[in-house]
Amino acid sequence: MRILVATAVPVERDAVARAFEGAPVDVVAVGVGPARAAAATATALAGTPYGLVVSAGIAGGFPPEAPVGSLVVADEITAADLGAETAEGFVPVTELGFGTVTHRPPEALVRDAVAATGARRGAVLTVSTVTGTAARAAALRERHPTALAEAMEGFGVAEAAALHGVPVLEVRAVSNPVGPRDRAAWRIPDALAALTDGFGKLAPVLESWNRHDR
Ligand SMILES: O=C(O)c1cccc(C(=O)CC[C@H]2O[C@@H](n3cnc4c(=O)[nH]cnc43)[C@H](O)[C@@H]2O)c1
Repeated sequence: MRILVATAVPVERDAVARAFEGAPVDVVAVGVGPARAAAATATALAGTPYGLVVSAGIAGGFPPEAPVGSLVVADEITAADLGAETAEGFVPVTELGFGTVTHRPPEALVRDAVAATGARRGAVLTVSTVTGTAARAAALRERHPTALAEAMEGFGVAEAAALHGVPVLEVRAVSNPVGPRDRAAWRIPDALAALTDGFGKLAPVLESWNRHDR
C-alpha cells in the first residue's frame, strides 16, 4: 500500500521524510491553508493509487493538554471556522444545510498510532486564521471541548482524501500555544524534531496498516 503524507511547507516535509527512508511513502509539501492543501492533495491523489493520506506538520496546541513539543494524533479533523457568524454565535455549515465540517480517521489506526508514539489523542481543528487572542482560543475550546490543536491544512487534505475514497489521518507536533499572539514563544525546531521522532515510531504502524482494519 502506498502512503501520501501531506505537509504544508518543505521543512515539515523534510522532517517527516527522514523517518521513511526506502518505504513506499511519498511526502509532499502541499502549501499553507485548507484550500491550497485540498487542491494539491487532490492532484496528487488523481495521479497515484494511495491507500492512506496523512496530514502532518506543526500546530498550535491548546494548553495545558497539548504543550509545546508534544505530538497530537487527530481522532477528529474539524473545520472550525467553516460556517456563519450569527447574533447567537457561530453556526457550522452543516447546520445551514451544506457539506461537511468533520472527518474521522479510522479508529483502529488512531489507536495504533497513539500506542506507538505516545501522542495525545483529540480533535485537531483546521482554521483559516491563526488564533491570536485568549478570547478566540476560549471560544474554540467551548465549541470543541476535545480539541487539542489547531492548524491550517488537515480539513483540506481530508476533503481531498474523502473525494478519492482514501482514509485520512492527521498528526501534528506542537510549535506554539493557541492563544495570545507571541511569536517569541514559537519553538519550530523542537516541533520539527518531535515530528521526525513521532514519524519514526509511526512508520511501522502506517506501513503495516491495512484499510480493512478500520
Ligand atoms: O503570526 C503568527 O502569530 C502565527 C502564529 C502561529 C502560526 C503562524 C503561521 O503562520 C504558521 C502557519 C503554518 O503552521 C501551522 N501552524 C502552526 N501553529 C499554528 C497555530 O497556532 N494555528 C494555526 N496553524 C498553525 C499551520 O498548519 C500552517 O501550516 C503564524
